[in-house]
Amino acid sequence: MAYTPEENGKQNQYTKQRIRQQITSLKKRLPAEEWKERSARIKERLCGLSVWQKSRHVALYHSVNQEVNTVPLIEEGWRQGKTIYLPKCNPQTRQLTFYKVDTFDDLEAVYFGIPEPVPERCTPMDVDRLQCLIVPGVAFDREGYRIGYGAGYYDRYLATLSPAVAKVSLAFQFQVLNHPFPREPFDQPVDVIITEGELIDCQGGAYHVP
Ligand SMILES: Nc1nc2c(c(=O)[nH]1)N(C=O)[C@@H](CNc1ccc(C(=O)N[C@@H](CCC(=O)O)C(=O)O)cc1)CN2
Ligand SMILES: Nc1ncnc2c1ncn2[C@@H]1O[C@H](COP(=O)(O)OP(=O)(O)OP(=O)(O)O)[C@@H](O)[C@H]1O
Repeated sequence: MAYTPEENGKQNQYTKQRIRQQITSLKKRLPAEEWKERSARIKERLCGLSVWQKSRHVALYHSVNQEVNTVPLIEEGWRQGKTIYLPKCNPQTRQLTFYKVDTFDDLEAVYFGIPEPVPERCTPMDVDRLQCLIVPGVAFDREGYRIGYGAGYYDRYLATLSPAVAKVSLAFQFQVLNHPFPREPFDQPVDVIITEGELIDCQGGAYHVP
């Protein structure tokens, strides 16, 4: 018997929720030293890629909990003279607005403890200048599909973005699963995933480095 699209959707959300929970509990078991060390390896790998080196305008996010540590990357971007943007959530519309951020003093943690730009102190991003977007996620498959916190913030944002902007995710190896996730019409894949162990090119060779 065939399932209706609605039944399929429910099944997919159930599967995603289970993967989200499994990976979240693995993340919580990562010792602080390991977290720091693995994050540093991911940062080195990203900084060695031409997509990072060539991008003058980069949108990141401020990591929380056991996400790959993005703080040293934000600092590295500033040191290299890049323009760095961070997102602010609108919980009503579940949309993201990115702002140019020059110092951690311009951030406040008002939404789920995530340091976000204070709009009054920051300039909104002109999306036409954006060259590289670093996309967070809880779990990834090898084709670049991702599972986030389930609110659809990044799926919505990615749907509006020019394909010319490089979409890069940072993940610990255990966040990448070998089986493809169930796909829903609104899911938006990233181009490349960087882990402490490998670079996963989801776009068929564009990010190959010798
Ligand atoms: N560091 C970081 N910043 C980020 C993201 C991220 O994944 N990582 N986001 C990526 O999108 C956005 C924030 N996403 C969020 C998505 C959902 C909830 C939230 O509603 N959490 C509640 C309830 C969960 C639920 O309704 O099931 C909770 O955690 O209790 C919070 C933030 C933007 N900033
Ligand atoms: N482009 C879109 N327009 C409207 N709603 C969307 C869009 N993209 C996703 N959604 C909604 O967002 C919800 C969450 O999607 P999903 O489970 O894929 O979240 P996620 O990928 O875990 O979250 P995130 O993108 O925040 O990391 C879905 O119920 C979906 O209906």
